[in-house]
Amino acid sequence: MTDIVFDHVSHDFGAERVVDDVSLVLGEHRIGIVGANGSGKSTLARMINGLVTPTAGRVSVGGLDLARHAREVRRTVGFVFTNADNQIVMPTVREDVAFTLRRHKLDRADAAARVDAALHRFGLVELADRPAHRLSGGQKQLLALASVLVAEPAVIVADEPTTLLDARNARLVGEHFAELPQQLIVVSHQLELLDGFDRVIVMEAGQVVADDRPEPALDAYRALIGSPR
Ligand SMILES: Nc1ncnc2c1ncn2[C@@H]1O[C@H](COP(=O)(O)OP(=O)(O)OP(=O)(O)O)[C@@H](O)[C@H]1O
Repeated sequence: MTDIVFDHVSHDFGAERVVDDVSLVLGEHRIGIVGANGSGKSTLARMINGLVTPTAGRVSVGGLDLARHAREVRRTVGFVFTNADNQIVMPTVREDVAFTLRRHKLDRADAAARVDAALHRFGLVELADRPAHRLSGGQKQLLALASVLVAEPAVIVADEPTTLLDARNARLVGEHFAELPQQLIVVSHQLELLDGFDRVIVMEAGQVVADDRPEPALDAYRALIGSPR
């Protein structure tokens, strides 16, 4: 696994401090990040591939400081956006999945086989030639996952990847996550998605308030937001 290091990291949007002096070393295989709306989870996740730059402190991935090596880091970190529209770049579903592989120097047959496997895995085969922008919200979310995972990045950061999925597709994504050999960092309000994870971080007002195995961490989170088990 790759060590992702946050060293006294803060981030301000204007006068608002949304990440407040966070220090973490993320080296486990599967890590969940939970917290109330606005607690800073997405901002923290986005710092892992330089989409957001810290106002103070440093973030590094595999020893590479994001402030100097964002481009190299992005080659190893795949980021799945909450809003899939942010990452759809090609006209059709198949082309969009294939686009991620453009820099991988695969021959055409290998690339096509990888794209077909990703379409199949996320239930997108029938939609392969449809305009990507006209998919439903949940279908776009599946496309966003397929488009990132097809490249098999060493680290996958997924920001609420299942919010729009029906129960069957959410389970499918959960099962796929459980089988992935790569390091996975998932921000989610769907706590069952984090079953079997190695570690869960709970954020509150920009700070890490619990950091533990999933069961105790999620108990602490439920207590924090006043939610029954
Ligand atoms: N681009 C931005 N400009 C200004 N403020 C922002 C921006 N992005 C986020 N914020 C603010 O930063 C705070 C933290 O936002 P963030 O998206 O990190 O929270 P979150 O924990 O992921 O929330 P949610 O669970 O609702 O997705 C919020 O108060 C939000 O309004």
